[in-house]
Amino acid sequence: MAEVIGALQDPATDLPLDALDADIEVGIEDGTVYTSVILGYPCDSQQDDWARRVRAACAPLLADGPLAGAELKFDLFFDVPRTESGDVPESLRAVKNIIAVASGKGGVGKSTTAVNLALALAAEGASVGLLDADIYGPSLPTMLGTEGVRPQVKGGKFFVPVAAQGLKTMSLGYLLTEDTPAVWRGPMASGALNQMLTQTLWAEDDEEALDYLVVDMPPGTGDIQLTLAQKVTLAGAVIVTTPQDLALVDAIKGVEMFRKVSVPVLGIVENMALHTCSACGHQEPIFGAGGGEKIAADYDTRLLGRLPLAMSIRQQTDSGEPTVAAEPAGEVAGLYREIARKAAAQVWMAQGDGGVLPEIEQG
Ligand SMILES: Nc1ncnc2c1ncn2[C@@H]1O[C@H](COP(=O)(O)OP(=O)(O)OP(=O)(O)O)[C@@H](O)[C@H]1O
Repeated sequence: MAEVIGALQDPATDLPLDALDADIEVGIEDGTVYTSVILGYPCDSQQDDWARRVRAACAPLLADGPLAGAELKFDLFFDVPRTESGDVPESLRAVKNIIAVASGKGGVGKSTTAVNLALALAAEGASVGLLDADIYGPSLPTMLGTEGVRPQVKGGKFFVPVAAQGLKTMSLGYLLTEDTPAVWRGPMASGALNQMLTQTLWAEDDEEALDYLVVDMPPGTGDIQLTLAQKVTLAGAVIVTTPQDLALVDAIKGVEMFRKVSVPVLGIVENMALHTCSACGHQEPIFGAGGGEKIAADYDTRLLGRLPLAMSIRQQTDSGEPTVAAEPAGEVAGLYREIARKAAAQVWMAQGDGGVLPEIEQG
């Protein structure tokens, strides 16, 4: 039976379970077959789908032979492994995986994607933090309705992250005030960013460790981004782009920047991909079509998903309740959750690559 389950395809990676580091358990007790699968990425919403597929695949084994007539029970679990990161600041030891959300160009919806990705990972059952590292325009407080909040300080040394909509959050927006003079913003911001990275108390102990810290990176691929990518060990990066040619060229720069510093590119998110007319429902690819897919193929990565250009996404995000929180059962939230599962599955797969040492050939 484990073989039959192992041959099932994991929808987040398009690979059979046997090709992944998934645990498959099968036990028999009192005429009931207990089966379970443990994946390495959060997948709470997938329980029913997996149960249906496991039942269908195992049905022939329960119809005939030694297990004929047995009842089948199935459970889906997940256990998020940690990206090994060597020497890290004390505060980041309580974070298992850091995912950067980046864009080559400003205004493509990077922050909107980062906040919805974080909420979607949490909705799938993970414990998640969100760090707004966008020093030029920290938008997290607006998107989560936490404007004016100041983080508490613990022991004179650590910031306590601000809890918002199930996430632990930290933003320069919590530290800089409207009165911070513009000339001070640059230098203060980079100092504050460094402090936020090394002095935020994401969890009190390892038991409470965050599964993921999503970092909303500053837009662009300059020195700040490169330094940030090197300062902490990133589990991977998600690149956000719109289908416009210009944005795609910049997205390629993003992919190349992360590759240069050996950070796995988890995939591309194509934002504002299709416009749906709110009057007649007609859909049009106003910024072009198929670009994200093309980069993904040309640069050996994957398209994690495509988001429509939708008035609801803008309105919800700008009014402090992003789509995944505002309409959790809606179609767009479903897209963000699928992106979240696929990105997290890539983090899991990248760990396999790093963790297994090649065999040393005996000459
Ligand atoms: N798919 C979408 N449909 C409609 N509006 C969107 C979509 N994605 C983002 N927006 C809106 O576009 C604007 C810019 O988005 P956002 O702030 O996320 O971009 P950004 O890439 O992080 O920008 P910046 O470079 O300034 O940091 C916001 O008003 C946001 O609500």
